[in-house]
Amino acid sequence: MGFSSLSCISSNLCFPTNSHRLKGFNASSLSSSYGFVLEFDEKIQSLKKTSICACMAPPRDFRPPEADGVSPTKKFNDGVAGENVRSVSDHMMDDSNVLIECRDVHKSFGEKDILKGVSFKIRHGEAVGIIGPSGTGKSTILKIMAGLLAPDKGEVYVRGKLRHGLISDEELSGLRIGLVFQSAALFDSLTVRENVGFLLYENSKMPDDHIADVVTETLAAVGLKDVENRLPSELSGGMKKRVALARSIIFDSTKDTIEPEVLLYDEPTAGLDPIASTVVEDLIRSVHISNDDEVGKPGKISSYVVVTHQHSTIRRAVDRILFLHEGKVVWQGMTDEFSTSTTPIVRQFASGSLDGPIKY
Ligand SMILES: Nc1ncnc2c1ncn2[C@@H]1O[C@H](COP(=O)(O)OP(=O)(O)OP(=O)(O)O)[C@@H](O)[C@H]1O
Repeated sequence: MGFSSLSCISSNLCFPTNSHRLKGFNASSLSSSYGFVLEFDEKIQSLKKTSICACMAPPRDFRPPEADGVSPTKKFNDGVAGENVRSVSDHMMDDSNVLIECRDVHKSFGEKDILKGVSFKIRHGEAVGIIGPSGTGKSTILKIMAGLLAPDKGEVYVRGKLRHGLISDEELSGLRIGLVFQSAALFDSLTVRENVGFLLYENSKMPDDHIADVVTETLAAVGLKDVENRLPSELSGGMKKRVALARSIIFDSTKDTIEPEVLLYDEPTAGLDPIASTVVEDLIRSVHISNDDEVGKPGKISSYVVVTHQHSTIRRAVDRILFLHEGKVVWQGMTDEFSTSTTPIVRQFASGSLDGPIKY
C-alpha cells in the first residue's frame, strides 16, 4: 500500500510526500485505528497532483447569515427533505455564497444503497451539523464532499464548479477542504510539531524555524502550549483532537492570499468526557470566521460541517442541522428548531426514544 504519491491526514486531505523533510515519517507510523485513511490512500494514490489548495477570495459582499439582522431561523423553514423536504428557496439565499453543493448524490457499496439522492448547500459562513442514525451515510457524504469518494450518481459543486470524480488537478476550485477524522489520525512516530506542521514541512518552501513558529502559534490558537516536542502517545484523547484541529487550520503564512477553507469534522467529540467535549466544541466555534480563537485572533475557517451524535455538539457547535436517514435528508432546520420540532423523526432522535419512525 503506497504512501509515496499521496497521503491523507486529518487536514488538507492530500499532498505529495516525495520530498520528506520529516525523516521519521513513514506510513507504518500511523496507528492501526487509521485503517481507513490508508484505504483511501490506496484508492487515490494514482492521482498525481501538487496540492489541492487553490485561492479565491471570499465574496466581497459576504455576510454570515446572522449578519443582516434577520434571524437565520427565519431564513430556513422547518422543511422536511427527501420526499417531503421543502428545500430552502433559492431566492431566499444568495447562491454566490454557496461553497459546496451536493445535488442528488447517490452512493452504494456493493449491494448496499447508502445515499439515495442527497441534496444540500453549504454557504460561506455557515456552521452545519449532519446528524442521523448509525450507518445512514453521514461519514460517506463527508468523504464525498471532501473529494475522497466519488458519487455514483449526482453532482458535487465546489464554488459553483462541478467536481469530476475525486480530487484532481483540473478542479482546483478556489476552496481548501479539510477533513478532521474522528480518530485524530496523528502520525505516531512524529512529534506534535511535526504532525501539526506536516503539510508545511512537506509542501511549502518555508524554513524549518518559521514553520516551528507557525506551529506554536497555531497550537496556541487551539489552547495548547509547550507540547511541541511530545509524541501523540503522550497526549490525552482531547489533546489529540486539539492537535488534529491545529493541523487542519495551519496554513502557509508566506502566501499572499488567504484561502477560504471549509472544515469537515467527523464526530470530533466522540469518546470525550462532557467537559473535554465542550472544550472541543468551543474550539470548533473559535476557529470559525465569526469568532476569535484562543489567543483572540479572528478565526480563519469560512464554514464547517460537523457529523455528530452528541447533543451537546449539536447545541453548542452548529447553527443549522441536516438530518440524514435511510440515504436522504429527511429534515433540515436551525438548531433551535431541532429541539422544538414536532416532526416525529426529529422528536424520536432528540429524545432517544425507541418509539418512532427509526427502527433498530
Ligand atoms: N468503503 C466502504 N466499503 C463498504 N461499505 C462501506 C464503506 N464505507 C462505508 N460503508 C458502509 O456504508 C454505510 C454507511 O457508513 P457511514 O460510515 O457513512 O455511516 P455513518 O452514518 O457515518 O455511521 P456512524 O454514525 O455509525 O458513524 C455503513 O453500512 C458502512 O458499513
